[in-house]
Amino acid sequence: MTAASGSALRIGTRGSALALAQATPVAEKLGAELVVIQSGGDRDRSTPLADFGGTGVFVTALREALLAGEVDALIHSYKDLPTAPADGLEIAAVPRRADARDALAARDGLTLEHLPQGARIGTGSPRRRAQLLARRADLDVVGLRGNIDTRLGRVGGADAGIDPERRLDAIVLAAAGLDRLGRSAEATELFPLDPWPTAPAQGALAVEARTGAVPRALRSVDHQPSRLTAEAERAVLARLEAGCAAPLGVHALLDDGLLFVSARVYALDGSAHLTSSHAMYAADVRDPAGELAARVAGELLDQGAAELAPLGPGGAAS
Ligand SMILES: NCc1[nH]cc(CCC(=O)O)c1CC(=O)O
Repeated sequence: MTAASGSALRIGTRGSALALAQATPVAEKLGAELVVIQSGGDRDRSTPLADFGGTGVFVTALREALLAGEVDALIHSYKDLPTAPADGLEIAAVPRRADARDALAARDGLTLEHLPQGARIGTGSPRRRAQLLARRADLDVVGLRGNIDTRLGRVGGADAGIDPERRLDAIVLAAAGLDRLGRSAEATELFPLDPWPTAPAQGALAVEARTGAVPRALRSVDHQPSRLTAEAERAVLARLEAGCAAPLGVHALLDDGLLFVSARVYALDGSAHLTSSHAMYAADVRDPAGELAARVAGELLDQGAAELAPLGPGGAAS
């Protein structure tokens, strides 16, 4: 760890297994030291996440450590960051994005189509709940939180030895989370993004630093296409003035210079949805992500998205 300057970069992260799994490769590439920052949200497991005002509580503790100079940068799951910019801080790098798709982890290798009538499926996300019900109105979708290992531990058949009250036929979660924890083999189906868009910036990381004190080394972990697509997706969320609990899926794609953004807003019970998609050459405009997001969000609102679904902040994370 002896950098030429004498001291390694210090990078702050939450201490969950997922947070450590995603921060470690970035820190290794930078030769940086990982500093685990405890937050109220990590300490107090008994309080529902919604009572903290979404995931903001985790972010606040990390940002305080960064602003206090205890660390030089932070690594966040980008989808867990509020869209409002933080005073004095900036997103200094977005590493190459992982899989943005949602995965089904079902008992006995089952896919969504083959789950029995009335199957119990766990998710804490209003978007995922609406998407499940849109496919299969017969499903019994139940709330779910806790870390990925806890969630997977609830999936099994009647003979799996799981408390019947807790037992689920399947759960839906981010493929990126499964991959990072080395548990991708437990995915029994991966939902293609076109019919099943996911949370803005799902699968992407954000490296945050103090404005005016961005370590130069962070440039080496920045991946422009990942930044552009994650920013475009988050810009749709911001334009809709939506919170992390909004039943909204967004998918952006950069293909040969063409930036494509598609967003879908769902009725909470999955009975209806609205979609808008636009594309433009990224080189043609100053802010292609913002420009496309404005078009997509404007079109959704014109179609009645705010009447179809509760878009405002609050509630569980997706
Ligand atoms: N909502 C919590 C959350 N925040 C980030 C991930 C992991 C995947 C990612 O980096 O987007 C997850 C788990 C999940 O949604 O299943």
